[in-house]
Amino acid sequence: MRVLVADHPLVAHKLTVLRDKNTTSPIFRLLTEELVTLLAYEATRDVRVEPVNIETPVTTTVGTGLRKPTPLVVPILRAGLGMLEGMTRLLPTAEVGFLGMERHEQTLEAITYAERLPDDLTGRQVYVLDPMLATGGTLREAIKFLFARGAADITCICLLAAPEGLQKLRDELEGKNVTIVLASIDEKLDENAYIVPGLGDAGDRLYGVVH
Ligand SMILES: O=P(O)(O)OC[C@H]1O[C@H](OP(=O)(O)OP(=O)(O)O)[C@H](O)[C@@H]1O
Ligand SMILES: O=c1cc[nH]c(=O)[nH]1
Ligand SMILES: [Mg+2]
Repeated sequence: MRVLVADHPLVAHKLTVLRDKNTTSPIFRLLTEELVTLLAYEATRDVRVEPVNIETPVTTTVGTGLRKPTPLVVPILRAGLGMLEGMTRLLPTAEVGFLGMERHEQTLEAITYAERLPDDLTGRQVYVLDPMLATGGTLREAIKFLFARGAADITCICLLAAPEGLQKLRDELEGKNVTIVLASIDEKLDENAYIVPGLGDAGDRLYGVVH
């Protein structure tokens, strides 16, 4: 497993505004998309390509095309949905599959309540979107699910991670072809397993409070 933290002043600046508790939902949604597009630039560095022959108005030349099978983007609902537009802006031909997952408030167990993904992911590059990697339980279950469908090359784009959750994933995914791309590794988890300093509940800040 590899971890990449984007090192760019615009990422740091947009993330700072996102963290601010006074930032409203519409701005939060906009900034989430912008941040994902910046992270997606890093995350797609190893997207599979092949040479293609094209004609320019002047001559013929060999360019670069995306290789089949088409990459699959998987937002983890709810909060990951806020990252989808930002990702498909950069990779418009990608297909999209969905995982609905909820972290139980008390047990912190990741519960999968919805799934709409291709049956066979053999040979597909998969890009998982979830803004928060806290205990790592949600991402671990999502990755397990994708491996079970045959995926072998998974890149997760998150905004924030807690060191505790990252370490858990590192231990479990050693030697696996999994990359985590992040805007920041924060300080720690608090007693409710929220990321500190964090940005609060990403799903609630994007879409409103459910409980
Ligand atoms: O690393 P973990 O400890 O598993 O926590 C992270 C998960 O918690 C949040 O989802 P939440 O359960 O709040 O669902 P939501 O996106 O619908 O708000 C977040 O979007 C991650 O999916
Ligand atoms: O800090 C956190 C932890 C889990 N889920 C969130 O949305 N935020
Ligand atoms: Mg939530």
